Amino acid sequence: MSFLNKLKNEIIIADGAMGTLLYSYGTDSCFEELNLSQSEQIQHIHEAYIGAGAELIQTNTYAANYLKLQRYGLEDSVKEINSAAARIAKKAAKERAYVAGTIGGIRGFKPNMITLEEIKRSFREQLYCLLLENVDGILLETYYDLEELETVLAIARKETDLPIIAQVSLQEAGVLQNQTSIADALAKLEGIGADVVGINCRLGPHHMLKTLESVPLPKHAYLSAYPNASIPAYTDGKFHYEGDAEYFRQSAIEFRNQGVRLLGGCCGTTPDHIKAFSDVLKGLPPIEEKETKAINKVMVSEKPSSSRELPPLQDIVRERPSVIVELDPPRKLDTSRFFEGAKALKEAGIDSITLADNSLASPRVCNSALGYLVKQQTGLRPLVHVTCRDRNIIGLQSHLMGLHALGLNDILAVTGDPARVGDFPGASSVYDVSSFELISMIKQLNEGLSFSGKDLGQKAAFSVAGAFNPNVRSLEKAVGRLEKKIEHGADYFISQPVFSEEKLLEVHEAVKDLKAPVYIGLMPLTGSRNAEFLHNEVPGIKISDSIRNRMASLKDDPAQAGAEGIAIAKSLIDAAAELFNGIYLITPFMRYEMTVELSNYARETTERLSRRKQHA
Ligand SMILES: Cc1cc2nc3c(=O)[nH]c(=O)nc-3n(C[C@H](O)[C@H](O)[C@H](O)COP(=O)(O)OP(=O)(O)OC[C@H]3O[C@@H](n4cnc5c(N)ncnc54)[C@H](O)[C@@H]3O)c2cc1C
Ligand code: MET
Ligand SMILES: [Zn+2]
Repeated sequence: MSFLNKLKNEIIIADGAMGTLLYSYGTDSCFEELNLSQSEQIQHIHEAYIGAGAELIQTNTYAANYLKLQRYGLEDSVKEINSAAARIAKKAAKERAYVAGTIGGIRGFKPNMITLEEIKRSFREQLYCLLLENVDGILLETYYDLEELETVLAIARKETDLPIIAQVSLQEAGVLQNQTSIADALAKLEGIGADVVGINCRLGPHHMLKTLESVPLPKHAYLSAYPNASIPAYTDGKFHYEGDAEYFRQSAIEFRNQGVRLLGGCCGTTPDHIKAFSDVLKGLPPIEEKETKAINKVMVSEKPSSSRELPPLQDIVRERPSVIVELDPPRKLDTSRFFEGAKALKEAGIDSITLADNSLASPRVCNSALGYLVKQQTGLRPLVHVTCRDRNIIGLQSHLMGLHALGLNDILAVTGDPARVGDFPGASSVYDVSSFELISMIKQLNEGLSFSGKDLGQKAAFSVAGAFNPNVRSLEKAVGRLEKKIEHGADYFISQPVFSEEKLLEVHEAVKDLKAPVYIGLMPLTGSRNAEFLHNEVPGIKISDSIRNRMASLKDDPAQAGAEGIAIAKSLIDAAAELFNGIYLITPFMRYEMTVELSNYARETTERLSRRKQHA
C-alpha cells in the first residue's frame, strides 16, 4: 500500500533531522558521503527515528547532487551515494516504515546564481538514481525559490507515478522569499501534481502554525510540515539547536488542527522530538475541515511612499546643466577642511557633493555620517557611494535603511576597489552581490521590499546612479554594462575622469542613445607627478603627451602647475559642456579651491552656452 492510501484516513509521523544530528555528533564534512563510509551510523539514525514512531523516513540524500557534491570533489559519485542511501534506509525500515528519496533545493537568496538548466540536469540525475532503487516516494524539500520547485516537480511528475511530497521554506510567516503567499504556492504545487504539499526548515512551530492558519486544506493533496527545533545558536565555534521535545509535544495537536497529515522534523530535531509528535498523535484521526485566517499582506500599490526633499538628479540633469563634485571624506580624524570645502562648494552653486565609500579600499571617515552632517550644516545634497566590498548583504540592507532614515536618498552603487589595493591587503572583500544586484536591491527597497523579500511597510525613495568607466579597451563593452545597469534599475551614470577632448567626443558618441543620462567625470591635474601617476599606473587612464609635457615643464613650480591643471580642466569643461548636461568634478587631495573654481567656471560656461543657444 502506498503511504498516500494511509494518509486518506490517518496522520503519518515522519522522521527528523539527519544533517544537524550528524553535525552534533561532530561530523563537519559531507553528510551524504557517509552513506558510503559510515553506512552503519546512518542506518542507526534511521532506526532511532523509526523507534521513536516515524512511519516515513527519508534517505540521507538532501544534497546528493553534483552541484553540491562538487564542493567536496564528489561530483562523480552521485549514483553511488544515492543508491547506497536508499539501500541503507530500506534496510533500516524493514517494512516498518516507508522510504522517501529526498532531493533538496539548490537556490538560496540569489535565485539567478544557478541557472534552471543546470538545476534540471542535476535534478534529473539524482531523481533517476533514487527511482532506480525503488523508493516509496520522492520528497522535495527546503525550496526557497518557488520557480525552482515548480520546475523540478514538473520533471518528477512526468517521470514517476510514485507519491511526491513538495515542500517550500518560509521567508517569514505566510510568505516565500518572492512574496508569494504560502497558500498560493502550495496551490500551485498541487496543480502541478504534488500529492503532499507543505513547509519545512528555516523556522520552528511558532511561525509554521501561524502560516498554516492561512492555508486551506488542499483538495487533491495532503498537507505536511517539518518544523525546525529552534533558531540555531552559535557558541564555542559550533551551531546548536536548543528547542526541547516538550515544546514539540505541545504543538503536535495544533499541527493536527491545522490539517497537517504528514508531520516530521527538520534541522535541530532529534528522535525525542519525533517521539513527542508520535505520542500525541498516534491513533488520532486527521481533521477533515478547517477555517482559514487571511494573513495581512500589504500590496505594493497600497504602501505609502517616502517623500524626497529634492528632485532626483536624473530629473535635474535631463532638464538643465548640472554640476556635482566629489569631495571625499578625510583619511584622518580632523574633518574641518572637509566641511570648509563643502561650504565653499555649496556657495559655488553645485547640485550635489559625492562622497566616496573608502575609495581605493582604504578607510576614511564614514561617508554617511559626513553626508548627513553636510546636509544638516550646509543644505547641500550629499550623494553617498555604496560599495559591495565592505558589507555583507545584511550590512548593506541595514546601511541603506539607515541612509533612508537620514534622508540621504541619492546613492552611487559600485562594486568597490578590491581590498588588496588598500591599507589592508589581506582583508576580505565581501562581494555578496555585484553592482548590478546592488542596484536592483536598492530599487526593491523603493517597492517597500527588503532584499530577502520582507515587507518594509513603506517605499523608500532612492535615486540610484551606476558607475561608468570609459577608460577601458572596449568602450562598446563598457556601454553594454551600462545598458545592463539600466535594466537593473540605474537612473543615471557617473563616469571616471576623462582627460582629452577626443575621449569626450568618443564617449559622447557611445552613450548618446542611452536611456539614462551621464555625468561626465573631469579632474584637474595637480602637477607633473600626478599626471605621470595617472597616465602610467591607473588602468585605462591615458593623458596626451602634450598635456604631460605642459605639466612636466612646471615641475619645479607647484603653484604654476596647479594653475596649469586648472587651465587644462577649463578647456575640457568647454568641450564637455557642448556635449553633456552633467559634469562631475573630482576634487584631488582635498584641494577644494580647485573644484570650487571649476564649478564656477562650469556654471558660467553653461550659462554662456545657453544664452548663445537662445540667440541662435
Ligand atoms: C564614479 C565612480 C565612483 C567610484 N567610487 C568608488 C568608491 O567610493 N569606493 C570604491 O572603492 N570604488 C569606487 N569606484 C571604483 C569602482 O568600484 C571600481 O572601479 C570598479 O572596478 C568598477 O566599479 P563598477 O561598479 O562600475 O563595477 P562594474 O561595472 O560592476 O564592474 C565590475 C567588474 O567588471 C570589470 N569591468 C567593468 N567594465 C569592464 C569592461 N568594459 N571590460 C572588462 N571588464 C570590465 C571591472 O573592472 C570590475 O572588475 C568608483 C568608480 C567610479 C566610476
Ligand atoms: N532533511 C535534511 C536533513 O535533515 C535537511 C533539510 S534542511 C537543510 O539532513
Ligand atoms: Zn532543515
